[in-house]
Amino acid sequence: MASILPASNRSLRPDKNTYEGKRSVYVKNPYLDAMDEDILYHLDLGTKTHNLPAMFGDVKFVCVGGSPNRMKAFAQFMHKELQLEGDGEDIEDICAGTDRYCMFKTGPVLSISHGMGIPSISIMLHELIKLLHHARCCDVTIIRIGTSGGIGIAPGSVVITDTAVDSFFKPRFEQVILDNVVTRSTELDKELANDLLNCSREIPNIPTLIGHTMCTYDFYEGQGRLDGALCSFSREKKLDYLKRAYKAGVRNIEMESTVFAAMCGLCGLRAAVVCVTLLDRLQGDQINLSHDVLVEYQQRPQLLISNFITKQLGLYRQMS
Ligand SMILES: O=P(O)(O)O[C@H]1O[C@H](CO)[C@@H](O)[C@H]1O
Ligand SMILES: O=c1cc[nH]c(=O)[nH]1
Repeated sequence: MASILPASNRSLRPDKNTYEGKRSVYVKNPYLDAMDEDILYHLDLGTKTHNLPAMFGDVKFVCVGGSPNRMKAFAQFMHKELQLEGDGEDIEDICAGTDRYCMFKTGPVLSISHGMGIPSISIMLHELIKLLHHARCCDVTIIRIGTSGGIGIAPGSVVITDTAVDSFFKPRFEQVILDNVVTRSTELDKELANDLLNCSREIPNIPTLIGHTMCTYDFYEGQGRLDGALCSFSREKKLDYLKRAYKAGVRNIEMESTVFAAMCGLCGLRAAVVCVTLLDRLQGDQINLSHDVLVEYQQRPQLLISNFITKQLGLYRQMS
């Protein structure tokens, strides 16, 4: 259960760099401890220039998504949902010193943009995980709230990922390290996925389901689209591939979930991926939704997650 105690109220066990009875954020790098200073270059933050425990020690939920504007809107929405002081309209971008990513904090909720694709989210996650570690955060839940292409489900459906799979429908992320390929697991927290599904039942008119999410390195050829600048396969081959994906349990396609699941899993973060589908890829490739419908669809994962977060914090308050 999430705790919203101030960081100063917790007891640190210096020997293990962890908190008694708490799940801390791990880094798995023997070189980090020996560094005098850690500069989180793409976030424009650092251990010498910023008091990270004071700034971030109370963070319990991290929500990430591709677009800076969407993540700012989510932060403003959370500000209202958490009934924090002020209207939240002038919320500050903590990473304003760089235009790589943006980051907003509303109470215990951090909202961060990650750009598009595995390399972009991976850089952000390295620095975010170090940030949470340096800030001595514990019991952190991280949720990617994004958009995706659906397979065999109605556009506007929200898919909660049970397992992220690669283009071969395998639950793995292959990281090239030096000249080796290291395979990492992409399992996500099943209990969290089920909690989110239960939460979704309280939100009317948003079809929500659990399924596998396929993560690709590209939006066009990599997702079997016929409308890119390049296309070297037939309509029949595309449909055969997408139908095989459906049979393997895949219900949506996006571009970050495998590395997200792998890195968060290795570093002790409870993680979930919740994406709305913008189209059914068995019916077409072009996203031709009106602006208003697109905005409404993009808000669907945000609604679900804000409901989940407020409930988690509310429950904690009742118990304390
Ligand atoms: O909606 P976001 O979070 O940006 O994610 C999806 O949208 C982008 C492609 O349009 C990819 O990054 C994909 O994963
Ligand atoms: O089809 C889609 C839609 C959004 N994002 C993707 O990666 N694919």
